[in-house]
Amino acid sequence: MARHWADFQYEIYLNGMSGTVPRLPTDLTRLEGLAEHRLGPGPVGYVAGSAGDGSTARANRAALERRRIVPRMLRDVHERDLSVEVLGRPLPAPLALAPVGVLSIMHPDAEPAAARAAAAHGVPYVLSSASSTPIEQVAEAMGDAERWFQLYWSKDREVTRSFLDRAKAAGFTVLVVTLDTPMLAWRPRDLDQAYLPFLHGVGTANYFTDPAFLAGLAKPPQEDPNAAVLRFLGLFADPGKTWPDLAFLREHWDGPIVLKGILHPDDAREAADAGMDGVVVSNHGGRQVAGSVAAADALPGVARAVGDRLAVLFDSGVRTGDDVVKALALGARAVLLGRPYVYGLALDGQRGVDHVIRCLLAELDLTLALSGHATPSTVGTADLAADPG
Ligand SMILES: Cc1cc2nc3c(=O)[nH]c(=O)nc-3n(C[C@H](O)[C@H](O)[C@H](O)COP(=O)(O)O)c2cc1C
Ligand SMILES: CC(C)CC(=O)C(=O)O
Repeated sequence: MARHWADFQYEIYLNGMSGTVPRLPTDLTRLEGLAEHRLGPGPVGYVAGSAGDGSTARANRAALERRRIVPRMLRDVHERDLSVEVLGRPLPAPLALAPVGVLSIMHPDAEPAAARAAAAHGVPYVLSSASSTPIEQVAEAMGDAERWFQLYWSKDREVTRSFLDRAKAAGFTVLVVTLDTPMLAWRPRDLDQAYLPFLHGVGTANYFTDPAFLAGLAKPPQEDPNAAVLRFLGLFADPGKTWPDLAFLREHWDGPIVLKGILHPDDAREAADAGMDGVVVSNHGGRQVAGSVAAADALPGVARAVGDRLAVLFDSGVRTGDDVVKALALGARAVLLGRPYVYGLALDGQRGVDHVIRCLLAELDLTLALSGHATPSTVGTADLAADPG
C-alpha cells in the first residue's frame, strides 16, 4: 500500500499503545495558548499580535470558518497524491512555510530549525530577509531542498542588490517580495509593552552581516548597536516604491518572482503585466491594515483575475487541513502556513515544526479523501456550500 500523509494518524495511535503520546496537541489551534504559557508576553505577543484591535486577524479566521465543504461520496480515494506543481516546481503538497522573521525570539535554534523540518518533508521554506540568522547559514541547514527567499524591499538600492546577490549565491531560486509592509502598522499589543524585536538585536542578522549595509555605518554594529538598529529601521522597507520599480527586481533576479500581500484583483493584474510569476493573497496575518478585507474573501477575485496567468498562493488564517481545502476551492494553488509552525518551533524546536507539518498534511490528506478527492487538482468552487456572506 502506498504511504499517505494520513498514516501519521495510525502512527500516533500505535505509539500510544506503547505509552508514547504526541508531545504537542494535534489540534494546531491549541498551540498559541501553550506557547503563551511557555514564553514571556513580549515575544509571544509579537507573534500573536496584529494591527489595531485585531479585527483583521479575526476576520481571516471567520472567512475560512464560514465557508463549508460539501463532501462527495463513492469517489475512489484509495490511492492519493497530494503533490502539486507551483512555479514549475513539483511540491509534495500544496504547502510552504511562510516567511517569518525574528524566529530567535521563539527558540534559540530559530530559522535553521524551521528550515530543516520543512526540508525533511520537501516542503518549501520561505526565508525572511528579517531573519535572526544570516541567509548563508540558513541555506546550509537546508541541504538540497528548494530555497525561496523573501525580500523586504529596502530603501537602499545597494542593500537590495546585495541581498539578491547573496540569496542567489546561497542557492535561492524563488523570490517572494513582500509589498504590504512598507512600514510597521499600529500594533497595540507591542506598543503597550514597548516590545520590538529589532531593538533587542533580533531580525537584523542579514543586515548586520551585509557589506552594503555595513558600508553605511560609521562604526560596526558591535561598537554602536543603536546606530545600526536605527539604520535598519530607516531602510528595511520603502514606502516610496511604485509598480514601475518592479523592473529593477526583474532585472536582478533570474528565477520566479512572487508578490506577497496582494488583495485587489487590479493589483494582481498589475503584477502579471509587470512580468511577475505569482502572487500571495495575504493581509500579513492581519498585522498590517486593521479593518482590511479578510484574505479568504479576497482570494476568489484575485484567482478569477489572474489564475490563468500567475501562480496564486494564499496565506493569513490557515490553521487546519480543511482551511487548506477551502483555500484550494477558492482558487489558491497552494498555501503558506504562518503562526502555527512558529508556535511549534517555540514549544519544541525543529521537532515542533515537524509535528505541525505532519499534523497539517495528515489532516489535509484525510479531509480531501473524506470529501471525495484523491488529488488537490480536483478541488473547485463546487466543493463549497453557498457562502452565507
Ligand atoms: C511574527 C511574525 C513575523 C513575520 N515576519 C514576516 C516577514 O519577515 N516577512 C513576511 O513577508 N511576512 C512576515 N510575516 C507574515 C507571514 O509571512 C504570513 O503572511 C502571516 O503569518 C500569515 O498569517 P497567519 O500566520 O495568521 O496565518 C510575519 C508574521 C508573523 C506572525
Ligand atoms: C516588519 C518585519 C520585519 C517583520 C514582520 O513582517 C512582522 O512583524 O509582521
